[in-house]
Amino acid sequence: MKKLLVYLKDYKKESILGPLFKLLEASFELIVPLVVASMIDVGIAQGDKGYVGRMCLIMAALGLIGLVCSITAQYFAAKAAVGFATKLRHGVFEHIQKLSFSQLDREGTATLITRITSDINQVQSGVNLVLRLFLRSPFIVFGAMVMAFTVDVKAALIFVVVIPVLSVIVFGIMLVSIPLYKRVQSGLDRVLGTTRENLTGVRVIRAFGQEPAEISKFDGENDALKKIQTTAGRISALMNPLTYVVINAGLIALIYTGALQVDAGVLSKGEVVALINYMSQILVELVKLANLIITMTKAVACGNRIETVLVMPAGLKEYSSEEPEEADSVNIGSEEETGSVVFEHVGLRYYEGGEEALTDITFKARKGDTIGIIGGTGSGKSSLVNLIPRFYDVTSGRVRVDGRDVRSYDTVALRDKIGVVMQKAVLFQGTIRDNLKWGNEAATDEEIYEALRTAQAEEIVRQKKDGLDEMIEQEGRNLSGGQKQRLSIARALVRKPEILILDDSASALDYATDAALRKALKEMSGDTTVFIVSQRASSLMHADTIIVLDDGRAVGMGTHDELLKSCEVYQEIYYSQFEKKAGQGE
Ligand SMILES: Nc1ncnc2c1ncn2[C@@H]1O[C@H](COP(=O)(O)OP(=O)(O)OP(=O)(O)O)[C@@H](O)[C@H]1O
Repeated sequence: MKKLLVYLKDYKKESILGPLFKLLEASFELIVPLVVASMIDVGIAQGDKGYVGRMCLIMAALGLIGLVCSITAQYFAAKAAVGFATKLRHGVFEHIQKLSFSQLDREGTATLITRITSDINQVQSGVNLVLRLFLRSPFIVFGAMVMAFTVDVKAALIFVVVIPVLSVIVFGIMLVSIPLYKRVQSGLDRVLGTTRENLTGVRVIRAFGQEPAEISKFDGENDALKKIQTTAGRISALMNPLTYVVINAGLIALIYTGALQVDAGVLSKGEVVALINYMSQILVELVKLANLIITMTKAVACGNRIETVLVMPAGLKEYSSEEPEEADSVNIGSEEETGSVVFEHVGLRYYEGGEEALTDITFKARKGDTIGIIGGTGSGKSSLVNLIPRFYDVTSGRVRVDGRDVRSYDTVALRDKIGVVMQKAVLFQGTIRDNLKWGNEAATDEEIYEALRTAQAEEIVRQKKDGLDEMIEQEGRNLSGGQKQRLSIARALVRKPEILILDDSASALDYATDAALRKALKEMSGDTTVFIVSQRASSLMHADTIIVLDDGRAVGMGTHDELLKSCEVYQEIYYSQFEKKAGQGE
């Protein structure tokens, strides 16, 4: 929790004033039973209406001051809790931005969303309640007992018996229910996770008619949550009857002893009423204290889960500008050549001890080369290109860009050189211009249109009423798959990158548009080193070098003609598609 508490340090004043005002409120509350006692013993006993009236006014004044203190305390506690949660949310979000792709894969999107939303909300409630109650409740329990002793020692001895018995019941129930509440929290997480997955994939679920299966899966998790919540609720519900039995037994003993004391002339009737009031105050505060501890336990559990994200070392391992490890160098002529990419015996494993996704990949791409990467699904095509902008770190060998190991670059500087178009085109809410300027903040409309023309996307923008100012909805919902792909290609081109990576990014385009795109890229690419990942041989047959991947290994490397002669896997891919096309009459 230490890592979290630093976010409270800007709210020191509120964190001190909140509990102090609650303490003040509690002090006034402790005086009220004495005023009631005096009203009974003096005002009512002597039939002095004026005195009763004055006491009523004093009680009203005490109530009013208590209310003002309470509202002030709530204000400070809420300000501290909300401010703390806002800063924490910002801190966690900022930290998540720095995590590497491996860390993001390991944690999972749904988990991270839960950390930043419901977990932080839970911690916020915990902070709010702690600031309001952690001084007040023990103060009232202790203060009421002391006040009872000042009224009458003999009667107050009943408090000495009742309070421990009450405490055992309240805290015993709390001890049993805390693990149950933790299970409620995990159940809630599971329901949230399923809901999120379901909503994200709602189209696929409906397309495959999986609604009944999804509903029954959800019902299963929802029922499990209900069961555990009911058990926790039943145990918590024992709190009231048990505590009231004890408190009523205490009250009977108090009234009995009080009556004897009144008879003996040691106590007044008003003092007995004061003792009864103190007993009730103690009960109420003990129950509040138990709730506070339950909320705190939940908040600490959630806080620890948030902390696991915050303690993850930010981003990729830092290397100095010296290169991390030696690998056999591949001679590409001038090592400093801009836009050159070299893979030297590269191996990649996503998880320690897991299967290798890439094994011993060695090749060189000179500035301006077009490299095609082809292979079956899961053969490692995306894995290979993801190593160039250092989305993942190699597990063996090394990747060089412009003659330097990618691990020795500042990642921002490295990624500035590269334009990436991912397999799944992702656009963000905002205008088309906003989205395209991600590639280059300073790009002029002319440069944007030039990129759009090359990406075969100009017509998409021209058709829109507002042109570049047309709004794209969240996740690009108002665009087709092919339109999103072309706009994301344009976004990468606006950057005028030294290296352009197109990871299966023409898959949603028709053949004619794909061909036009390749032609435009060829005309543009003079200095740009282009990597085209595709399952279509036609998309990359004109590349300078084609790398054929099979199960993470490069089983062929060369031009289309060379591979057609020598590489069995390439022949298989090419002829299967060629025959298919011929069969379709294309
Ligand atoms: N983030 C990841 N975490 C763990 N394993 C992964 C990850 N990404 C890919 N893999 C695994 O690595 C292997 C290669 O995957 P990769 O996505 O590179 O293949 P691909 O050739 O691009 O496939 P496709 O054409 O289907 O996109 C697969 O076995 C895949 O399961």
